[in-house]
Amino acid sequence: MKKHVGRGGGSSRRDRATGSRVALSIHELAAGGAGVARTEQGEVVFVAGAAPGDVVEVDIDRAAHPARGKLLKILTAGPGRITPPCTFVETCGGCDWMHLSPSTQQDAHAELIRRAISRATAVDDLPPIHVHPALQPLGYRTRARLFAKAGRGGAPRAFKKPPPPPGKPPRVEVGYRASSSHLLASVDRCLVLHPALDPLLRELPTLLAGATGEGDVLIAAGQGGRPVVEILWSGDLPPTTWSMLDQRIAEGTWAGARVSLEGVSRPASFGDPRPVLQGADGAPLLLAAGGFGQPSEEGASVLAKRVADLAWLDLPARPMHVLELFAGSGTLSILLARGPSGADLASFVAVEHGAEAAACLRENLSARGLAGKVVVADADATPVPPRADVVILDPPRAGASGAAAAIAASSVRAVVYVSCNPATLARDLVPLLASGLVITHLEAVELFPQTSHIETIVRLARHRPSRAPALS
Ligand SMILES: C[S@@+](CC[C@H](N)C(=O)[O-])C[C@H]1O[C@@H](n2cnc3c(N)ncnc32)[C@H](O)[C@@H]1O
Repeated sequence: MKKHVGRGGGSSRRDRATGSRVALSIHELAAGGAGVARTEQGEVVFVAGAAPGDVVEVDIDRAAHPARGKLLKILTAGPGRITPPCTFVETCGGCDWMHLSPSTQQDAHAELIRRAISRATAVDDLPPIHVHPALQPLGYRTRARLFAKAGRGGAPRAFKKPPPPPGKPPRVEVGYRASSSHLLASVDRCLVLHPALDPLLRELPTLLAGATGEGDVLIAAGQGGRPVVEILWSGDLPPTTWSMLDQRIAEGTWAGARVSLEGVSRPASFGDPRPVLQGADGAPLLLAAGGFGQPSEEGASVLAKRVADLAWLDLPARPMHVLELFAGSGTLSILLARGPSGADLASFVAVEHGAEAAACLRENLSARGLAGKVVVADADATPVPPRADVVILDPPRAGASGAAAAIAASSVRAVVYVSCNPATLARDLVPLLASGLVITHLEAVELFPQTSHIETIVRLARHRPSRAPALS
């Protein structure tokens, strides 16, 4: 449906200028999170902040492709719309689906995955997608990337503060990158941050007061659940920042910190700056400082357990050779290297290009007495050994077209592909399916609740699937 909103129901003045105010019905959600509507003329309009079933008044920007509708008013709320619990939701770019109920988020995630895969592969009888819900939809983030900026400028209007009185060090605003921009949306509370990390939003402006420039600040849970802070700064930091870092570590309130200044080759390290989660096996899992980590401890655990369950389906009678690509610090490896219960592995090889992550992975395996070879190499250019039985891969958002080609050319019995980007996953599935592998299981883990992001697990095999193990 479409209805012009404006005097007399006709085109408003904006129609003839930069945009047009219209009422549109939202019929689905697109990858990237926006609601999708169609005008009477059939023009597709993306509306950020919309929910399926909403009727919204928008201001259309036709310079963008597809056209973008700025949400002005919700005329009728769709059935899955809820009131977001966070007051920063409209300016902060972090939680683009906080206005959707958990079940609406899950349904939309499953639909985005199904659509991406069936479009790319032309397979229309995909297995049903089981979505593992988040047990903690708020307070789940055990790591986050913040943005900090000194002095004036950059903050969206609502967050601009008056200039500091003369003699006071310039304030540093801390928050997230604002939605659809690189501006700073300063926040002093974040409902999705783990309670152990949320206080940092109020401490970091003090830590950085007097700095010039801007930078990213990565925060995570470290040893003993205490925060670790990684500052990547372009500009100058005042002496008080360094002394406060020393103090935080000495008094034991933070487990560690690391500061990388632009133009300075070596970072300054305080305490142990490596994040630590509880691994899926219940033991501590050490992560590379500044390296990759899953956003939540609980989600990482669900993911690792499910990946291992799927890797061990339809076991051969002999010990297996297992290859893990894009292994990171070992979130999945600590279960994979263990092998299926009661059965030894013939070999476990994990490939990761980050030296610090690979070092953590070795440490994580050896702390558990697990054998495995960790190779520092390009996983997207790693040949799959002829003897490999199962390949598990978890590439970054760009996907793994090289690895997919190598797997397609191999004779592996099964593949478990973990992806945070349905589009590149779908692209990489094309050669895998063409090589004779079939999708036996399709699952999603709500690793990023309140956002349009989703983690997908696909298992492929060369033979008919056995019954799936019970989902917990
Ligand atoms: C999505 S993360 C997954 C890591 C691990 N599975 C986990 O859950 O923590 C992808 C990992 O691949 C690594 N990586 C990215 N490109 C790579 C490449 N070309 N070769 C090897 N590793 C790569 C990154 O450093 C990162 O650790």
